[in-house]
Amino acid sequence: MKYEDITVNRRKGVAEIQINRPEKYNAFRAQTIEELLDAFRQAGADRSVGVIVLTGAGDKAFCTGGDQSSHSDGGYGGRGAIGLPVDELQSLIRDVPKPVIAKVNGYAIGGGNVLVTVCDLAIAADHAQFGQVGPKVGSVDPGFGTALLSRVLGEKRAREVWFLCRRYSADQALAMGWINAVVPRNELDDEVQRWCDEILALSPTAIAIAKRSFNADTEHLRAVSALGFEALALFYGSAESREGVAAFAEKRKPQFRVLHQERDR
Ligand SMILES: CC(C)(COP(=O)(O)OP(=O)(O)OC[C@H]1O[C@@H](n2cnc3c(N)ncnc32)[C@H](O)[C@@H]1OP(=O)(O)O)[C@@H](O)C(=O)NCCC(=O)NCCSC(=O)CCC(=O)c1ccccc1C(=O)O
Repeated sequence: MKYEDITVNRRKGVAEIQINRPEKYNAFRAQTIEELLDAFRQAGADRSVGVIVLTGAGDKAFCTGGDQSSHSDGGYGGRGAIGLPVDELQSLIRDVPKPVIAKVNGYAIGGGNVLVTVCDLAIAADHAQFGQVGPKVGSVDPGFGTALLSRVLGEKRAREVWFLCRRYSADQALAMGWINAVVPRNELDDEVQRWCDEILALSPTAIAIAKRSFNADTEHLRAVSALGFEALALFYGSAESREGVAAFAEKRKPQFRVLHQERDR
């Protein structure tokens, strides 16, 4: 597959997959997800690769979730329940039998933060910011993005993240156990390489078994996600969700409550 939205950089034992849409703050459209699926499948199957690094181009954003400019008519125009097989990508990141490190070089917002959540490890530059914005823009991740986040942060914190849609600094995220390390932005590449080198010195089979064992405890969330994305597709068709998409495009506050109340009339 020829890539337009991502790049893959292979160096000794490491496949670094980069979302290359800096003008969109590395938001993903349907094509981006298809390319990421292809790159993760290849890196996952390649025995010469011991660690996969996921990152974004530039220094503004790691990833800001679904590309709002490709979100219209109740979906994203591609495959799957909502026209964006991001649920398949989240599953694949968990399924590849090697550690996936999120190298967080800026905003990790919405579906971008969900990618951080499903990655095995996360290392952030000190200017990175984390958060979920679904309820601000008429969306939600009804699977790993909510339920797995509560395993990572604890129930109260995860509910706070989704119910208030605040942004959190890299230092706050580190204190909450959301990420593994924070470094000055000019040291991010070297720090991630150090973590890769340590992992590459260890037994790949032991690590693969450990990863699958960690996953087992939350494996049922894959079914929750599949069910949830069917519900999300119905939600995307509603006036309330469409209002969120329109308000983001028009740079105004959404009027959710009026539409929500009108639903009962
Ligand atoms: C990322 C922000 C917090 C940055 O804020 P700020 O620094 O003030 O800059 P802005 O002026 O807002 O943005 C700069 C520039 O980038 C464009 N942009 C940013 N994000 C996106 C995006 N996601 N899509 C398209 N374009 C984007 C923005 O329009 C500006 O461009 P200009 O040309 O200069 O106008 C802030 O931008 C922000 O909050 N962005 C919203 C991100 C967003 O809405 N993401 C989708 C969230 S939906 C969600 O969270 C559901 C969860 C999920 O995982 C999911 C599940 C199932 C399907 C899809 C998703 C999904 O993620 O969509």
